[in-house]
Formats: sequence, structure tokens, C-alpha cells
Amino acid sequence: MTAVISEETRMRDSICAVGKSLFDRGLTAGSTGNISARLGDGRLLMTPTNASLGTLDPGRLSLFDADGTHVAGDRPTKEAFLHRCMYCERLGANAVVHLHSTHAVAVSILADTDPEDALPPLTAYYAMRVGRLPLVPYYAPGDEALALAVKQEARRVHAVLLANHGPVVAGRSLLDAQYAMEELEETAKLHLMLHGRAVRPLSRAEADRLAGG
Ligand SMILES: O=C(CO)COP(=O)(O)O
Ligand SMILES: [Zn+2]
Repeated sequence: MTAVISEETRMRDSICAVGKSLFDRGLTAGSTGNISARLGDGRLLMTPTNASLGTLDPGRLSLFDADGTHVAGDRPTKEAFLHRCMYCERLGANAVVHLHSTHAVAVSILADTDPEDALPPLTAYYAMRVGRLPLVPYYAPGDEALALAVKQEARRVHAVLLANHGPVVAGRSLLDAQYAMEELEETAKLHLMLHGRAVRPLSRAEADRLAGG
């Protein structure tokens, strides 16, 4: 007899595997960062608050019903409302990843970062997977005002950078969100490495052609 593995079970395992992969590569430290995914019936799985992404337990992830009520699992991330705001504005999104990845956080702190678009389109993969990256003004982690500021941007973009905090990325799948997050962090690193050098980013037209690819 073949065992049928439910979408929910599979997603629980995927969230924990992605969390561990990101944590093990130093893309977020301590208990920072959070991950969520939307199931086919509209329920949401989220990482619990104060959990390390490196040691998530699939059986303890927070589960929300389609109306947004926490129905099972540990107490959810303090950014639960922010994740829900992303899904609310982006109907095609099925996963959201938030990290405190070092280079992106550094860019979120620099005084001369463009609030309209925090990073230039340095590479094709950045343009394809991230696109425009607005800088959301500083609010404390978990503040409802932070979630509402993200919601406003999420109408037009799937990635934002929270000032003095870190990036948030939505994707059609968890893998899409993970890949976009990795491109964002790599581009932030390149941007800082190239500081003070004359650079030739993609043109706006080239970047726009690649967007959403
Ligand atoms: O990154 C974080 C807050 O912005 C981590 O918070 P949680 O532990 O509540 O998920
Ligand atoms: Zn955070």
C-alpha cells in the first residue's frame, strides 16, 4: 500500500527544510526571520515566534484557518499580520519569507539608500527574481503599522526591505520566495562590495524586460 502524503504534511516539511537551509548558510541568525506558506484551501502555515529557523519542528508550526484564526501549533511569529497582509494583496503568492540577512540589513541602514528602490539591478537574476525593492520606513518588529506599510507596497511589488530590519519576499511557491530572497541578499552583498566603484547596472529597459521571469 502506498502512503498518501498530504499537501499540508509536505508543506510542513518544506518549511522546515528551507528554514534549516537558510539558517545553516548564515542567512539569518538566532531566532530571527520567519516563513509562511498558503495551502490550496487558503489555510496558512507559519513559523512560531522565537523559534530558530535552523531547528523548526514540522509538528509545531502555527496553523491558521482560511479566515485567519490561529487554530493549531505554537504561538505564531509576531509578524503573522505582516505575512497575512502580503497574501491579502498578492493573490498569486503562496509563500512569504522574512530574514535578517546581513548585507540586505546593511543596505536597509545606509543613509543614502533610495527609498523607492533600495538596490540597483546589478544582475539579470536580480532583475528576474526581485525587481523593484522599496524601503519601508522603520517600525518596531511586530508593529501593526509595519504590516500596514508593507501592505501598501505589496500591491505593486513582491519584495520589500524593512528599514533597520531586513527583507520580506513573497513568491508563487516557497522555492520561488527562497530563490528571490537569495538573489536579494547576493545583490546587497555585491552592492556593498562595489561601493565607491563606477558600476554599470542593467538599464531600466533591460531590467523591466526580465522582471517576473
Ligand atoms: O524576525 C523576527 C521579527 O521581525 C522574528 O520574530 P518571530 O520570532 O516572532 O518570528
Ligand atoms: Zn524580523
